[in-house]
Amino acid sequence: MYQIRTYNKISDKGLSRFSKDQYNVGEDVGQPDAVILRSQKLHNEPLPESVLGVARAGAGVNNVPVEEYTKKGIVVFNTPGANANAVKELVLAGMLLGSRGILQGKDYVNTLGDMTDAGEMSKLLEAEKKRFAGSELAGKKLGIIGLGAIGSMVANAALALDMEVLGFDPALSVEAAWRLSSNVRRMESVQALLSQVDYVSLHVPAIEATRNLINAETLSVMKPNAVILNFAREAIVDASAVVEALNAGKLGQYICDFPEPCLIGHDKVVALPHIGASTAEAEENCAVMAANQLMDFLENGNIVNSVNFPHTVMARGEGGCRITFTNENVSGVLGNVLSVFAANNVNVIDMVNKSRNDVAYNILDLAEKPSEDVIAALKAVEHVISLRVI
Ligand SMILES: NC(=O)c1ccc[n+]([C@@H]2O[C@H](COP(=O)([O-])OP(=O)(O)OC[C@H]3O[C@@H](n4cnc5c(N)ncnc54)[C@H](O)[C@@H]3O)[C@@H](O)[C@H]2O)c1
Ligand SMILES: O=C(O)[C@H](O)COP(=O)(O)O
Repeated sequence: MYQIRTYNKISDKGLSRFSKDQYNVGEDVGQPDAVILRSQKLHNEPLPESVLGVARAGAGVNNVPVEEYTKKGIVVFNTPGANANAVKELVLAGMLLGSRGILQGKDYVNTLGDMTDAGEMSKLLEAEKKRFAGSELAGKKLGIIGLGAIGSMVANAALALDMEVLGFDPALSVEAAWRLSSNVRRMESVQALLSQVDYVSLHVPAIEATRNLINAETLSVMKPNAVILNFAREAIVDASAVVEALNAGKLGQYICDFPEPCLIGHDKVVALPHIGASTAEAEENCAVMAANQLMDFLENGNIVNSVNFPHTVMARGEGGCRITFTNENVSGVLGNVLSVFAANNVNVIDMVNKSRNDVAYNILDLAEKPSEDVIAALKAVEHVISLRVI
């Protein structure tokens, strides 16, 4: 029986992928083989030694200590693109909130609760509505920083709204480039993009290189009425610098999914409670993808959509036993492991060996299950981090 510990609200559609006769799934599972979570921060959470894999049902993995887990041989997965449409739709809503007096108009209307005469009300509204006039998105310039799953969808949708779209992403993957309209104008720097746009939408991961990407210096090149949309992460924007720019009339609005104390109540800020991926569809997509990836990993050793391990997949063949092992990515380890098999007359039928940065991962199908002594000898090979018999 595999043990899966859950954190956060994971969609039942995903959890029901784990068959009841093979998996025990729940928040209180004691010795988990794997963990499935959303935004739960794991940095200060002691992780049981039994954990082999952690699946983030979502995109951002800044809530998982990936580097530390890599050293322990723990595979971390995410679900690329599974919630991108939900975020794209909320970004579009954010741009509309930034361009029209929707929230201000609604708040004003709600102050008229004491009025009883519909005719009087109508007259008043027609006189007051000029205070809530806005501008159209069509013809405006949108800059997008990070053109991955979400950024590319936002770009294409904005083009369909007749916006002019400028993009910056120095590490754009070939796959993302294929998804992106050729009408997106490629910018060479964040500064060059920021200096031209009416709206900027951030879609980069929270990593060291993107910490405070929006700060006093980058804000200083922006148009005074520009709108910043941050549906990526809190750490990417220096919120106090944003408030200063808003107060000084050097920035138009800040619309984000990450409220901070300094933003609350500011009339040029719309802050939502991290609901970018909170749609039934996105929650299901993420949970199903995360569950499928974990099952394939636990049952077959395959690794798909990991953020720290190489993509490694080998079809199940005739072999009587499958072994997977992780080792430090130094030369000679695989040779030493194969020598153990050779010395013990264990026939290797098929194998795959892949590496990524400091780790290498291997799947080997053997004619039959090796003895406990052979398995112990394999685990003792220098630089082998972990080994599993499936
Ligand atoms: N608000 C929400 O609920 C919500 C939901 C999903 C994702 N997110 C956040 O959005 C981020 C992006 O999600 P995604 O699915 O598009 O991820 P993704 O990996 O598909 O795309 C990220 C893109 O950012 C680019 N990038 C990395 N560093 C960069 C830099 N310094 N400058 C410019 N571009 C850079 C990458 O090359 C990649 O193309 C996630 O990491 C997560 O933090 C938030
Ligand atoms: O990175 C993500 O996928 C989002 O921030 C979604 O977070 P959530 O799963 O907690 O809604």
